Amino acid sequence: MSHNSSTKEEIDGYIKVDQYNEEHVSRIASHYTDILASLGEDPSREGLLKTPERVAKALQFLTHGYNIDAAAVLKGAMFEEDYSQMVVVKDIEVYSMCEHHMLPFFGKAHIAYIPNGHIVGLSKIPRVVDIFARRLQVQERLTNEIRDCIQETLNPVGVAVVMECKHMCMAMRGVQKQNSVTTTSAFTGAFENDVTRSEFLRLITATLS
Ligand SMILES: Nc1nc2c(ncn2[C@@H]2O[C@H](COP(=O)(O)OP(=O)(O)OP(=O)(O)O)[C@@H](O)[C@H]2O)c(=O)[nH]1
Ligand SMILES: [Zn+2]
Repeated sequence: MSHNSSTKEEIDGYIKVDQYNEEHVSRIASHYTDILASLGEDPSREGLLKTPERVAKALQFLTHGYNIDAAAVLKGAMFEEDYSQMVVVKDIEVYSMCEHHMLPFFGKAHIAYIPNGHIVGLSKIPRVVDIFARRLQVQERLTNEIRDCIQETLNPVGVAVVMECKHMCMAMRGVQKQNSVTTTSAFTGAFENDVTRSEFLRLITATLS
C-alpha cells in the first residue's frame, strides 16, 4: 500500500495483500522482534519467525483508513434523485482499534440520512464507516467523523449515526467486563427533532420478519 497516494483500490476501501508498504512493514516488524524479546519470548523460535512481519501487515491493514478520502468515496456514487424520506442502513459491522490500548473494539453502526436532492450508493455508507474505523479511534470520535463526512459531502436534510460496540480493553484486561456495550450517537439537522429521531430509533430496533 502506498501511503502517499490514493490508488483506485484504496479509494474503494480495500487494501490488497501485495499493497503493503514494504519499508513500513520491515520497520514495524523490527520493533516487534524487540517487543517479543521484551515479553520474554524467543523471537527466533520457529513459530515466531514470521510473526513480526505478520503483525506489521495486520497493523497496516487495521489502520489503512488513514489514507483513504472518505468524501471522495461518497462523491463517487452520488445521484440526483427526488426521494425525500429517511434512508436507513443498519447493522453495519464495525471493527476498530482503541487508541488507548490498541485493542479492538467492535460492534454495529446504524446510519440514516434524509436526502436533499441527492442519494448516495448504499454500499458507500458502510465504506465510510470502514474508512474511519480502520484507524486508531475512540468510539465517540468515530461516530462524529462518520456523521460529519456524510453531512458535509451529501448535504442531506439530516444524518443520524448510532454505534454499539464492545471494547476488548474493557473485557480482556482492565475492568474485565465481558458484557458491557457502549452506545454512542450523533445527529444533525432533522434528526435533532424528537419525532424524526424517534422514528429512526424505532426503525433500527425493529426486526424484519
Ligand atoms: N471514551 C472512550 N474511552 C475509551 C474508548 N476505548 C477505550 N477507552 C478508555 O480509555 C481509558 C484510558 O484510561 P487510563 O486510566 O489512561 O488507562 P488504563 O489505566 O489502562 O485504564 P483501565 O482500562 O481502567 O485499566 C479507559 O477508561 C478505557 O476504557 C473509547 O472508545 N471511548
Ligand atoms: Zn482501550
